[in-house]
Amino acid sequence: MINFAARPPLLSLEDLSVEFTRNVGRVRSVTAVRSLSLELGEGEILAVIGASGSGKTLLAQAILGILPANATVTGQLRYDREPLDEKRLRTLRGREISYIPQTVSHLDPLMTVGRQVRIGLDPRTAGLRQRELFARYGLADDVARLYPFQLSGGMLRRVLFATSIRDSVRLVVADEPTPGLHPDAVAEVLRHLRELAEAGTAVLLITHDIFAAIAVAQRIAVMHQGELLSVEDARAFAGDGADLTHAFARDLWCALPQNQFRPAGA
Ligand SMILES: Nc1ncnc2c1ncn2[C@@H]1O[C@H](COP(=O)(O)OP(=O)(O)OP(=O)(O)O)[C@@H](O)[C@H]1O
Ligand code: NI
Repeated sequence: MINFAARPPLLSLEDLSVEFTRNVGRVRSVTAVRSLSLELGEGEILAVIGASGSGKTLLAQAILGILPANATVTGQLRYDREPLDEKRLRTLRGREISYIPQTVSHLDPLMTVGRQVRIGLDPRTAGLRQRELFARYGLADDVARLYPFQLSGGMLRRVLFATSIRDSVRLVVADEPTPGLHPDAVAEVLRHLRELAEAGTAVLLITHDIFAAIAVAQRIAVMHQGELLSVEDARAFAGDGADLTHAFARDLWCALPQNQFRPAGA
């Protein structure tokens, strides 16, 4: 059992807010993520759950420094004990800090998937590394010559992993890596995340799928309308949810079809 509290967190967010300025006749600003604080340790999987529009992807983009141009971020981000600023992010992104994006549209439709996986690898060993990554993520060698449209949804997810994960990775932010996947493919994605964590990587898993979250995460952060309501022990999502600390988390849990849509406390 790893004692997460004994070490300083790899990533810490304090009072993080994301605001959008919209010009609709008059300039109006909308706070899409409000005053969020969170810590993530090495080897830990923390899931972030919440309804569509609750700010999950913005949280991911704020960590990666890839927010839309009309967004303003405030608050403190620290990575490996140092402030995480734009300059540091430029060197860390794609090497120590990886993003597995929400949509496979991040892949280039006009480039073979093998070439896409080789981007950013040392040219001298890129071919070998690409084949190793393909083997690791269960892709046959000859898939390298195919284009994204020739692959199934599950295979595209594997390619996204292969393009995102490098040996140097210490923090992975995975945004909805399992939507629309066959249950076997979901289990496979979760297994890959667990393997990364077991090797010491910190994993932030954004998902709608509460059961996927429970299956791999130690802690589960619950977001609602831009706010982080609570961070729950994953084991508290069980039975009638009596161990969940926030009423909203209990309502969310009890309202699941698998829990007979019970109102909390009934
Ligand atoms: N480019 C943008 N300009 C203005 N507002 C935005 C922009 N992107 C996001 N927002 C606002 O921020 C809110 C949160 O968006 P976000 O994409 O983080 O939600 P999410 O929790 O990831 O949802 P989903 O589960 O559907 O992916 C949205 O409801 C929207 O109001
Ligand atoms: Ni999202």
